[in-house]
Amino acid sequence: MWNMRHLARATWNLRQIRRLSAAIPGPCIVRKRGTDILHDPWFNKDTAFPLTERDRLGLRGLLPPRVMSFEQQYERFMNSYRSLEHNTEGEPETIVSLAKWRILNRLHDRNETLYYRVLIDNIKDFAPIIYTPTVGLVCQNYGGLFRRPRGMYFSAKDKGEMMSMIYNWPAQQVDLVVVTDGSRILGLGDLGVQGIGIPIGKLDIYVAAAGINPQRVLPVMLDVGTNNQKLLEDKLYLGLRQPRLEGDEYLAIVDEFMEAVHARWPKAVIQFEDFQMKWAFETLQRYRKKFCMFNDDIQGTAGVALAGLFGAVRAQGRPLKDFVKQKIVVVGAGSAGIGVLSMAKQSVARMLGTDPATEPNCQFWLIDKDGLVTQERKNLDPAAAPFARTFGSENVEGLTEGASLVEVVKKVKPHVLLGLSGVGGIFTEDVLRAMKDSDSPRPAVFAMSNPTTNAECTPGDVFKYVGEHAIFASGSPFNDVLLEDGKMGYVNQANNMYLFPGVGLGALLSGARYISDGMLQAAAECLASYMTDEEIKKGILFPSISSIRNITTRVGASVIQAAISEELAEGHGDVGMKELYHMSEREIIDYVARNMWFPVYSPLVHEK
Ligand SMILES: NC(=O)C1=CN([C@@H]2O[C@H](COP(=O)(O)OP(=O)(O)OC[C@H]3O[C@@H](n4cnc5c(N)ncnc54)[C@H](O)[C@@H]3O)[C@@H](O)[C@H]2O)C=CC1
Ligand SMILES: CC(=O)C(=O)O
Ligand SMILES: [Mg+2]
Repeated sequence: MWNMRHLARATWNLRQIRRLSAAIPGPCIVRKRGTDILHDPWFNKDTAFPLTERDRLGLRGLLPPRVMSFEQQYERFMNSYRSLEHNTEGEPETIVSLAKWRILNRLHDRNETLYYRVLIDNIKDFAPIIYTPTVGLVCQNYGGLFRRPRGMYFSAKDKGEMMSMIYNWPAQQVDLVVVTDGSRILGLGDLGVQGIGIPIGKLDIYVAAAGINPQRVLPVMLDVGTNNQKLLEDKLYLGLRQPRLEGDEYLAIVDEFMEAVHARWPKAVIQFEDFQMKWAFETLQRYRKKFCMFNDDIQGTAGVALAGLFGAVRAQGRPLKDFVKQKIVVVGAGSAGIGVLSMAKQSVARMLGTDPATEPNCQFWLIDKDGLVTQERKNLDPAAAPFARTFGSENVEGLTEGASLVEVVKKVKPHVLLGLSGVGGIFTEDVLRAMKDSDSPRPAVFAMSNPTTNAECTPGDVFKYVGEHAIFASGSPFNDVLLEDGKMGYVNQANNMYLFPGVGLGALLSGARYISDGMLQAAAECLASYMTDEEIKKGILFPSISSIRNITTRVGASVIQAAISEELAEGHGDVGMKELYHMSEREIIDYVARNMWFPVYSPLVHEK
């Protein structure tokens, strides 16, 4: 199970990854000259073009004469960023975050090499700006913030045209696509075309964490309309002002898009993101064996949560096999909540050597907006059905259909309370005080909903009402909490950003025919095994975001290993199937690290 564990973290650090992934930058072919290069963020080096290159590419005289180094440009940008922080001190949080997003976005639009370098080096500070929580705010204000397009938009009006439209994308090769239909953006609901910020943010994380070449990523918006009345009435809304397509009409659009991507880039990995529940499950079912795709909200979230749940067992000083005895209350019966329960159930079955389909549902309680979900529920959603309590109108704890959250927590005394409801603050003082009587010596509260305002509770409340021995994780970042005894209450970030980059990278580099449950399970176990017992004892269940490249290398390698052992790997680029199947664990890690892009300026060679 812990097959990657012996590769100690200390021996495989970011510096080594950089050394392998960026030894000597190879030349880069460019078919443009002069100002066209300066206006292309993929090639632009701004003031860092050496004089010889300025001559070769027709740039002489188009830039100030002084040639700056990459390091000087980096310092200049960081100085501007720090001044912005200084100058906006005391301003409302949303104003400051949007100003930070703007300055980063301008760099993204101008010079991708520099952008990704500052992002990689400062990922802990910048992830909350380009990803959750600020990306949510950006999507909500997208109409006003829009300056330049990024990614591709396929709308209901493009039916029948997508096979040719896909060739409008300028890159020859695409490795990773993140697609949304904007119907459930974080916990913010239907934001229509404005949801494009999510695929862009997720792909930024792919570049920073997994070293996917930014020239080979494609953010996609499938605009099938919106049911958000405010947007429909907004004359300046940038998407289709029509209600969402439903049923076969909807699926016809997604089918056509998937076929178009597959026709042009058959080996691209496609990540589905922030689709409303019914389409999240339906499309996963429909495409998962046909294309190399996965749904991040169902499967990526499940892997991260599972790693956290394993950590919560270890934090109690128990062996991992005791996971089968943990009582877990999941609040939110949507794509994320059901995804977590499905994977947790598979793990239990694996540990017990039983069939997940017949494994009884003894340790899980599922709550949605109508309370505890039981078999008594009218119109029980088929996705939730396997987790509905089965004991008729009464059960051992005396809980009935629709029981409230606080009642469930009081009677079940769960080891873990996990929120994926999208509803800010529903873990109230009463609920958290009830968690104090949990049967666990280290009660765990995971408030995983995004963005920050939608988190089910704050870490401060958890340490105050559950106790300082509690373990806390949230989907969006919070600061650690100063406890009464002067110690720090540790805040974990349980976000699928720890998993999806490694899943996508591993699937890509193995050339997997499809992404299996085994590959996802391997990713989750690898993440869980990353933490030492000492860290876990302190309540630290996930590594620091600063080591995300290192984590992703290992998660990616574990995904490749699983693809090989399930005979799903078909090879990638020059590395054929045979070569892949003969690699040792160590060689697989080297292979992953070697294939990670790292931002350095490459010599540009002009070709007509
Ligand atoms: N931390 C992470 O990595 C991730 C976090 N999420 C977050 O999880 C949340 C939910 O996502 P999805 O499952 O895709 O949404 P969804 O819309 O499919 O499901 C939401 C569920 O919450 C339930 N709910 C609503 N109000 C409730 C209430 N008052 N009490 C109990 N349950 C209630 C609904 O009945 C529904 O079952 C979002 O905020 C999203 O940002 C999602 C994926 C990953
Ligand atoms: C993190 C994520 O994927 C979500 O909140 O939807
Ligand atoms: Mg998501």
